[in-house]
Amino acid sequence: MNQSKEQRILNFVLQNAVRGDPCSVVDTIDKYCSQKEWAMNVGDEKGKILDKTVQEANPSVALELGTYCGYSAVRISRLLKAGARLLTVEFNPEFAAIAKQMIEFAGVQDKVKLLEGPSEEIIPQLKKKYEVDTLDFVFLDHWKDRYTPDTILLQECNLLRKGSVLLADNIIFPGAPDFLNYVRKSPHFQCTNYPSHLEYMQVEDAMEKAVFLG
Ligand SMILES: Cc1ccc(Cc2cc(O)c(O)c(C(=O)NC/C=C/[C@H]3O[C@@H](n4cnc5c(N)ncnc54)[C@H](O)[C@@H]3O)c2)cc1
Ligand SMILES: [Mg+2]
Repeated sequence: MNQSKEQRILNFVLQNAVRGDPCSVVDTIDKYCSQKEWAMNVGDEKGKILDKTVQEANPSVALELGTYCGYSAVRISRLLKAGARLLTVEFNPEFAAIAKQMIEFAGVQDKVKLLEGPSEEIIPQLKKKYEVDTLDFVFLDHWKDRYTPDTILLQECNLLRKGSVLLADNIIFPGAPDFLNYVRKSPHFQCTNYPSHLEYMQVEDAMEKAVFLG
């Protein structure tokens, strides 16, 4: 049975990146996906916006929705302070298996917990089952029509506190118009837009930061 693209990306990392070095894993995925096969990792240009936002938030507890191959899980966790953790949610078992190996190869497995299942089921379990009080940072990069319902769900589950930072990928392409509407119209969020480009392409894209005001 021939390999999936995601398996080819992982193999390229296992053969070309430096074990235990998250930066080399991130750079190696970017190399493969810009030169060989495009894939929906946040990429290096938007990745730098992600880095700055994570560093600014300096989260103790971070959540990622849509792990895919683990590129942004490795990218985020390499910036976390000692004792801080990233919970990343992925419902496709094949992608979850790839991401798990990617995270372990990068040596960030002690900071990252991969939760297999749909975000709509996992989010309501975060407090009781995963001992989360509130989330300091949330990266939204899963199906774009889930951004709004999951943002509402996070609020309903009291997982956001004054100052919690949400960062959403793909505001322009593929686009998340209802999410943009929701957070920009809501009195509970302070929004900032970061123009950028689609990963590995010259197509316009953007990220939106939405800080919860309580
Ligand atoms: C054809 C085509 C390709 C790429 C683009 C451009 C483009 C560029 C981008 O940066 C993109 O992020 C995307 C994009 O569609 N991302 C969706 C990413 C989903 C991942 O998250 C997983 N997942 C999806 N919903 C859930 C959920 N509820 N609970 C748990 N995991 C979920 C999936 O299992 C995948 O692992 C697309 C446009 C068109
Ligand atoms: Mg994306």
